[in-house]
Amino acid sequence: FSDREEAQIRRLQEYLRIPTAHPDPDYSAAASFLLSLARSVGLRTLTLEFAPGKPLLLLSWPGSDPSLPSLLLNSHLDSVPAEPSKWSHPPFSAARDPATGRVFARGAQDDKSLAVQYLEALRALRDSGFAPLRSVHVSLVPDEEIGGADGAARLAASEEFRGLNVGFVLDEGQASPTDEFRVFYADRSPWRLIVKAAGPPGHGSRMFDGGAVENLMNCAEAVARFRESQFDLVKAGLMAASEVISVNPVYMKAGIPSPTGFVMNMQPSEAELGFDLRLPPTADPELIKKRIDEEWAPTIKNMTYQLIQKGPIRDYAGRPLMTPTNETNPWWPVFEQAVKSAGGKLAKPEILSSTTDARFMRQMGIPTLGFSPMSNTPILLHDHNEFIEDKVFLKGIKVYEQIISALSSLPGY
Ligand SMILES: CSCC[C@H](NC=O)C(=O)O
Ligand SMILES: [Zn+2]
Ligand SMILES: [Zn+2]
Repeated sequence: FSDREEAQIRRLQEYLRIPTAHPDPDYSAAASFLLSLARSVGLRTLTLEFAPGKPLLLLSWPGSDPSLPSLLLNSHLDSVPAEPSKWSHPPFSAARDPATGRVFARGAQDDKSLAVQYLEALRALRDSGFAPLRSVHVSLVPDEEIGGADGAARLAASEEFRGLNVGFVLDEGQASPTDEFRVFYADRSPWRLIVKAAGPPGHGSRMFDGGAVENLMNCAEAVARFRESQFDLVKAGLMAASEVISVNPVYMKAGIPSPTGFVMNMQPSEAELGFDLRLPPTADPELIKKRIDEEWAPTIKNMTYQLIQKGPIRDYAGRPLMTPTNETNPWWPVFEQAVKSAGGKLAKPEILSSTTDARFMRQMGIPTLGFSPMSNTPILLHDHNEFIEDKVFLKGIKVYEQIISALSSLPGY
């Protein structure tokens, strides 16, 4: 690698070493690192704080025609936790394996590499004398991993955001194990379902109907049948995993605690089960609600439930949150061509299985694509031993140089 490339890798490592994992991400260290990087690139900087202790950075390179809708590149500052004892290298060491070039860190793929790639691509463009027609903005936001309520949700609803006049957003995607880059035109909407069952308590030896745990187990079985019906569509190759409704049990709570564990000879009067539920953008929420009422948590069986929808499922005009990947979206062909010009191949656009901040931008009616330029890379977000290879990271910078120069040069329409 050249000296310039080695310096870019060092800057990535430096950012990855900042402990940004929940529940206590060091936002102030992340923000000061990125602000100084942005200043070294010559970008205008603005720090917003919609919630105390949660900075949100807006970095800008004004275009020659700032009246045209702008390009926004988004990346989140936070990371999910890691279990250090299960990693080959400490998760905030950003150790680079000399044999493979892999840089190991929590956040290496999700999504701290993006922030550095955006800024290095902008640096390269500035150094080359490029001048954008449209303004280019970078947003670096807190709290994506915990739902974005104090981050991207607040940003999208803000006066400052309106002032940016954003026409198109790029946000995080996912690594690709093949040589094609992946691109995402929608996320699934995340819901939480908490089912509570109540029933008569009794001696552990008694046989009776309608106990809380029994009712809750019936709920678990009903959900499992629905889950199987969805998973079968995936296994049969009829649908992608992200195109069906997923529902997975994530916690169970029942029993009467005792100093040694649980009381074993009492049947409890309450029991609770939590599910992670994800709906593709075209799913009908009413059908799921009906299913919960009638099959999963019927009132007549002493069950109650809470369904918590985390974020929007329709845009301001009531349309599903999907970004067109055809000629009706003038940014799409330019994006597609730019990836090609950088020597990259693009897989067929997909729905993302999980959920990102992109939904808040799509809610505003702004076309938004999920894209993390990592090909030939195993998908390790939220996994142990998350890594990005040095040459994959560097290639991503080149890809963004093409994308940013092409999109920011898109003439008015
Ligand atoms: C409930 S919104 C949380 C968003 C989160 N994003 C990344 O993993 C997710 O669970 O998909
Ligand atoms: Zn992410
Ligand atoms: Zn994540």
